[in-house]
Amino acid sequence: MKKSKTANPAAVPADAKTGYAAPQIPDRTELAGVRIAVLATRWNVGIVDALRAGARACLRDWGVSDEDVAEFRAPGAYEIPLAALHLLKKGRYDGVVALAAVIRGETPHFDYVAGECARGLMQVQIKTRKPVGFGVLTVNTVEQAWARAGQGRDNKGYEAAAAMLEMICLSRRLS
Ligand SMILES: Nc1c(NC[C@H](O)[C@H](O)[C@H](O)CO)[nH]c(=O)[nH]c1=O
Ligand SMILES: CC(=O)[C@@H](O)COP(=O)(O)O
Repeated sequence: MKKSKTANPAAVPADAKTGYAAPQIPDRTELAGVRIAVLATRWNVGIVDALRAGARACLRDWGVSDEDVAEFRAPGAYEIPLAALHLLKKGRYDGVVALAAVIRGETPHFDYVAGECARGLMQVQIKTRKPVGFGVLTVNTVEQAWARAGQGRDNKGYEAAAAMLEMICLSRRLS
């Protein structure tokens, strides 16, 4: 049977609910020397720190040594794009994992904060050509947030870090 040309086929069956098939973790040489910034915020900080734990677990699973990971804080999700741009623009880091928890309140403020955070991070990626893992929860309730910040690979911080690392491997393969 002809070998598939699609590189890095899904390593695990797709998640029944999301259809997400986590990538195969590459061998350690693919990420040799990579330097990662983990950027977290101060709103809903207990949830954000659970996302941070998930992101760090993913970086370890993919073989990124702790000495190649730096942690930073921004006030809130609205400030993350500018912070990510500062981290990436001088080439000090190969990628950023952006972590926040935006929880809807009584007013339309949620829409502006969440929307501009997402839009701003996409602009940072395109401008810098460096990946930013989108570990920003945009939820209606605290319960929804905790359901996405638990142990294991369902943690959105873990997922964001994995996506960012996969993009580093892909861009290295394509350059
Ligand atoms: N309500 C949430 C915010 N709001 C704060 C903004 O992100 C920003 O820091 C403020 O408007 C000052 O510029 N941020 C979150 O990350 N999560 C929230 O639920
Ligand atoms: C996402 C927010 O900014 C939100 O938590 C603010 O709450 P409110 O809309 O009640 O002011």
